[in-house]
Amino acid sequence: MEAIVIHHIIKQFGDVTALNDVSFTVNEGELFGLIGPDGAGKSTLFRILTTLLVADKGSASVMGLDIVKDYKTIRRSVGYMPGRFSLYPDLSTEENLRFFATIFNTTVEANYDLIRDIYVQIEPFKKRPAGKLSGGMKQKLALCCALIHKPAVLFLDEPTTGVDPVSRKEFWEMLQRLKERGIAILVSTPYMDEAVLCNRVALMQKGRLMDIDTPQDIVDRFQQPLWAVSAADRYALMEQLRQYDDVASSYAFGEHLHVTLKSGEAGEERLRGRLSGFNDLQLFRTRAGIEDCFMFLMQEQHQ
Ligand SMILES: Nc1ncnc2c1ncn2[C@@H]1O[C@H](COP(=O)(O)OP(=O)(O)OP(=O)(O)O)[C@@H](O)[C@H]1O
Repeated sequence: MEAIVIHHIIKQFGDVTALNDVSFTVNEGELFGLIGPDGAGKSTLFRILTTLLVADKGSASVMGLDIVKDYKTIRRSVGYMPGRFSLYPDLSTEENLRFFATIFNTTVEANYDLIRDIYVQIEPFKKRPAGKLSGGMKQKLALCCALIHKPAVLFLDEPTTGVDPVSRKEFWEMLQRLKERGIAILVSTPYMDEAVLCNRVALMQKGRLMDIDTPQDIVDRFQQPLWAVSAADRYALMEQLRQYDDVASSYAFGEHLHVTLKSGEAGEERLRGRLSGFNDLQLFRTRAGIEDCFMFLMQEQHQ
């Protein structure tokens, strides 16, 4: 059975279309990533799927339950970690966990098995108020709280935003282990490097899904030749590229700019000629990653 089925969901806020005809499915035991920048519509979709907000059009189900008709059962059987800090800052680590267990009519002891790996990392701070934990610790505690009633589906809205790189890595390792236990996970992130850790991803921009597939298949579909270009005067380089009409896309990527050309491979020599005024120019072919696919699709949609 599919864990989540989303069918043509539309949601408007006044003039803003937060979700524009969104459809996809998440399988049981799948780690599915919703990748997109701020304002893409990720949180709105989470709120609809966790029954906190009603869509204008379309339908969806979670574990076969309808998000409108069966909202009470869904609330009992899913785990949700909202984007912002969702814990009670004045309650200790331990008290937060007991509180969440109680509202789901269970006990920490009954389901400790599921959270053990994660909780042992924050247990030394069990007496500390949640508001005084580090960012990474808060996220681990929030994940424990979202898991304490053994949900079949987990909704994690930007769980690693603002968290240090080591904690981010640990957090994703935890998600991999939860997935292996059969829990379906829908997780949103603005970080492209996290996309590759998902079984499948949906690339989202301004309420629309631009692509859905495995990260590898998305990258493999990127057929355009891609160049990495850099020079000390990055601003002047960007300006030159912006004014060159053969440039199909150009965007900052680490210390380089990544560039595709309308004329493709044949345009490389003309591009070199065009940029010959930069005496420290570096220009070489490079391989696309998922971020390139996302940027390319974004620019394509924009045009
Ligand atoms: N309650 C609301 N009232 C008005 N506009 C809203 C409301 N909620 C969301 N929006 C708008 O809908 C769009 C999508 O917002 P949403 O929060 O779902 O995006 P997001 O991808 O989660 O980004 P972020 O990480 O910034 O929350 C944005 O333009 C946002 O301003």
